[in-house]
Amino acid sequence: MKHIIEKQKYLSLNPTTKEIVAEFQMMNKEEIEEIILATVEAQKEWKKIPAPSRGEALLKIADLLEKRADEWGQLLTTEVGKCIRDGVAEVYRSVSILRFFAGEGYRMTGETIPSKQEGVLAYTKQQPLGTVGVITPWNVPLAIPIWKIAPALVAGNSVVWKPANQSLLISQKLVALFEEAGLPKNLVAMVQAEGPVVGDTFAENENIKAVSFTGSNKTGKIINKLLATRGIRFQAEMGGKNPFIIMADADIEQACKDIVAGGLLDAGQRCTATSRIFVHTSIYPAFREKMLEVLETVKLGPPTEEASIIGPVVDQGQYENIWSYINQAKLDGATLIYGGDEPEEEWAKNGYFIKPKLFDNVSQDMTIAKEEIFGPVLALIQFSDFDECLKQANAIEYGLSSTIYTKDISAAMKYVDEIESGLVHINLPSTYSEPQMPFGGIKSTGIGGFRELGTHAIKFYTEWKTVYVRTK
Ligand SMILES: NC(=O)C1=CN([C@@H]2O[C@H](COP(=O)(O)OP(=O)(O)OC[C@H]3O[C@@H](n4cnc5c(N)ncnc54)[C@H](OP(=O)(O)O)[C@@H]3O)[C@@H](O)[C@H]2O)C=CC1
Ligand SMILES: O=C(O)CCC(=O)C(=O)O
Repeated sequence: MKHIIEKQKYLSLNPTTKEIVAEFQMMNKEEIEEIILATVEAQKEWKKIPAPSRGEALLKIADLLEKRADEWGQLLTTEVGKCIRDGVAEVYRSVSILRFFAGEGYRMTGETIPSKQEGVLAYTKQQPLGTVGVITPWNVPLAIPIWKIAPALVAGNSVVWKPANQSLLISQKLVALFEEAGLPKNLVAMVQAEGPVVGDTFAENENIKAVSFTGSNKTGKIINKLLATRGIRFQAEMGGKNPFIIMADADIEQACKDIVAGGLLDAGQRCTATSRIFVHTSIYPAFREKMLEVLETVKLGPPTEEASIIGPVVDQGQYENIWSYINQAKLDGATLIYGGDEPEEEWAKNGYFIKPKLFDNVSQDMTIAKEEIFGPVLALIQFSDFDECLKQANAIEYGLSSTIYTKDISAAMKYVDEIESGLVHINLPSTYSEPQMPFGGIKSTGIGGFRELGTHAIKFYTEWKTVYVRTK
């Protein structure tokens, strides 16, 4: 007998005001299964369209998004509290991602390999998997779904998409935009349902051929285990605890600015966010002074205002979670040297605002040095020996992003070789990434080993065929 859960309503709230932005009726398992069937049907025609033409459909979506970048930016501000400049930047980033993947339609190549037999043609080709599941978080609610869905589509698949509940309105509008751009109905279908209901359905339903997920480590591991029973492909990006190393010869001012860019934009709610800052003892006093000075310029405020650099965190759950880490850090003996007071202005009364926090005297065994906080919280750790610093930077289960600030090319190259992370930055913020470059982590961040973005992304969504043809 099929498992049916009671229908529930989900209210999407504006994190700045707690006003209701939209109301959604959650789907049950049977409804999700119906959507999967409709999506399977849509793929049958889509896969016949040549890949370059499938890519052209993505260009139309890109054009529509670009034309309405401000409107979309405001939507991101309203539903997930992104500061308007970051919201609009995410729209333009999504446009670039779509254009990159549109071009991939022309690059869905195989190989022609010389046969040893006369009269035999030997070649390989890529084919779509069929229908795939995509599960996305709320923190990058436009760009992450697009960087999963675009390669899936250009490769000839259809998509059942489970967005985070906190960003359902954005997601619903994105699906509508796909249709406006001319994509067939149900080629990308959204399911609005509780995560575990979708996870179970994807795991059981044989029409789902692969699942791409971004979110917490805990949830990713649950889904990985569920999917393992059918042995289907799983692509995962499951968080980070990203180190930022400042060597004795570093440009301190640039490092401080990039700590803000990488650690505090989007209120630190990025898997690539700078979190643990290792500073060489010899420059520690100078760094500390500059960091405090730079933090004074970081304006916390309503995300609708152009001047705001940090807005609210996404919801009550996230707010409480971040505060539990801040309180734990104090209990563990770390010293709060910036952010001890919260905003008292009228705009802050209803929103989930947290002033950025800088902790000093953090040691590796403290919770804030080990667990992903996903908030505007930075931890300072001093080091005097580079090898020891690398050892500490690597002593966590995550391996997504990392950064070093130095002018010493040998130190930088040693760092590239030894740091355990999928994304490595030298004198750039930990969040820096471009669509044509692969994105993803190692260790428990990147179970499965499949990369997103770049030309690697398509590989997750295709099957290879090896073809032998008698030609004479
Ligand atoms: N790596 C990253 O980029 C992200 C990391 N996180 C981390 O996770 C913490 C908690 O955030 P949260 O949003 O709860 O993260 P989750 O990992 O729980 O949620 C991410 C997505 O997975 C869905 N989901 C949840 N449970 C299941 C399941 N059993 N099967 C299938 N899908 C599921 C969620 O849906 P639903 O909305 O229904 O719960 C959402 O769409 C954050 O504080 C942060 O540390 C969060 C987001 C992104
Ligand atoms: O925006 C990025 O590049 C990082 C994506 C991210 O924050 C995430 O996966 O949660």
